[in-house]
Amino acid sequence: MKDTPSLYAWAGGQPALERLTEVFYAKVGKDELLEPVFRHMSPEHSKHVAHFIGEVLGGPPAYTTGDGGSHAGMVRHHLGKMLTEPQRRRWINLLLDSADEVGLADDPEFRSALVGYLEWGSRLAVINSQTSDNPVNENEPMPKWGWGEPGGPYQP
Ligand code: HEM
Repeated sequence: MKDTPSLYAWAGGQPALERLTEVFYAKVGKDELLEPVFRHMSPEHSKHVAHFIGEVLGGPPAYTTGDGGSHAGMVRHHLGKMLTEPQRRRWINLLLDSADEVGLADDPEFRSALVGYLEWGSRLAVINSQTSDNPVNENEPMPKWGWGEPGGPYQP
């Protein structure tokens, strides 16, 4: 495909991702497995996560520049939280329910890339939550995620 859009652009940019995390954290707040985990999150949490995901998906550096965050900084938020696989799976389920609810792009290519990233990131979050030593160096760049094997969005 000529001029392949980033996953970020295909998703609808920052407004679409912020809407996604807004709806997602509303569900988290009512979920018996996840509510205790996120009870003390900051009012900015939802927006920061949207910024982080947007940056990973090829958007502007809203997390690293705008929020003063970093890859190591994001990982730090998970250290010592002792997250479990059932919590991770619920997190994924609620995020994908939210993606459908807000009408996020649902073509096979986009969803395959999105799920690939979320599986990768959420499994790392669980692993990192079992330790208090940050495995990510302060200077390490943000992860980047692309279209993978399909190479671009659905073309009818
Ligand atoms: C792709 C997967 C994930 C991404 C991109 C991600 C991203 C983030 C980011 C950016 C923050 C910091 C927010 C801020 O600056 O305010 C954060 C914090 C946090 N995340 Fe994740 N996360 C992921 C997976 C998970 C999973 C699977 C869980 C739990 C099941 C989880 C639990 C938490 C908790 C408990 C915090 C700290 C909340 C607080 O401040 O009290 N994360 N995450």
